[in-house]
Amino acid sequence: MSTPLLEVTDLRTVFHTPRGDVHAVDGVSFSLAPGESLGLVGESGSGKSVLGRTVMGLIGSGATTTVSGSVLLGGRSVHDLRPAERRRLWGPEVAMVFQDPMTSLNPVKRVGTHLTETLRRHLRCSRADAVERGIDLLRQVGIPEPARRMRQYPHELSGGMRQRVVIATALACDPRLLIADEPTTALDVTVQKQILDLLASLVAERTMAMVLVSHDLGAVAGRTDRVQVMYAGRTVESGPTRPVFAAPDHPYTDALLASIPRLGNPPHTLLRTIEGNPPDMGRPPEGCRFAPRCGFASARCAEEQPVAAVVPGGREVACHHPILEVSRGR
Ligand SMILES: Nc1ncnc2c1ncn2[C@@H]1O[C@H](COP(=O)(O)OP(=O)(O)OP(=O)(O)O)[C@@H](O)[C@H]1O
Repeated sequence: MSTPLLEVTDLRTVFHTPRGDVHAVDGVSFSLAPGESLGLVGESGSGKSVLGRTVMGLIGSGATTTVSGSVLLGGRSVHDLRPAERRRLWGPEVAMVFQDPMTSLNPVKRVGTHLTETLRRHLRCSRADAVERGIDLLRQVGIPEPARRMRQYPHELSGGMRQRVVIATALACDPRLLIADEPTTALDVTVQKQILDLLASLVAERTMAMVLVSHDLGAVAGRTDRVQVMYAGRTVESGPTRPVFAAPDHPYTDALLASIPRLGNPPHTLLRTIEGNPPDMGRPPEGCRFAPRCGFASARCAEEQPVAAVVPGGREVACHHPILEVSRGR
């Protein structure tokens, strides 16, 4: 295996709120090689976005937040850098695409200005060079008539086109890592697939690594090499995407997959739902956090926190009663 581009070890992000501490990310580890893509999935509130932002260095320790553990990007500890040094990572080393393109684009700046400002700031190139590169970037993300689009304002573009502009801006400095946080949630279904396919093809073309954060397992399936399933701030299962989705080992992954509607199912097939709600992150249960909602839970699950164990196939599962091959009868 090549040297990791990103190494996250025992990362914890705690928000100190008037209601008490919220352990949004609670001991998460993973690594990513250059050109590798990781899907980060889980229900709303499981800590995916906070993890992405902490990895990026957008969330750090301060008066209201404590970050511990380590994030090494290209061998450098993101949280030990001075703020100015950390800002220099944003663009050439790591870039982020957020959920809603309108929050990333300035409505009073033309599309071209977003691109050329970023290019000139980081690459110190001439204005003419920046315009030429900007047009090329728009072409790479599939925007027709890129020279004309450069002169338009964000409101003149459709939602899908705006997200393509955001992606082009994120790619402007040729980052080694792209963190895409629910990049298609604000878009309609037909455009979602196009944007997700675009991201997957850009990763393949550029040997750029990608963390794709999504609550939608379908978004991650077929477009990422590995998947990490999060529940209440912790990783419950991780491994190569295809085998994990084909035969999950953690009851939570299994339940998430069973709750996806599938076109091939016979008519009137009932969808499984996961009873109950994720825990209050200010007061999570002791032991396994999924235990109160898990059909396999025993007394041990309520008392003892399961540690991640390596299971065959390069997978890790944190469960006292994993659905391993033997019990599944495969
Ligand atoms: N600034 C903050 N202060 C306090 N708590 C926060 C803050 N930001 C996030 N949280 C809490 O951290 C937990 C994880 O939030 P996060 O946004 O990472 O979830 P998520 O898995 O990305 O969900 P979603 O898909 O809804 O964004 C939640 O309980 C959330 O309320």
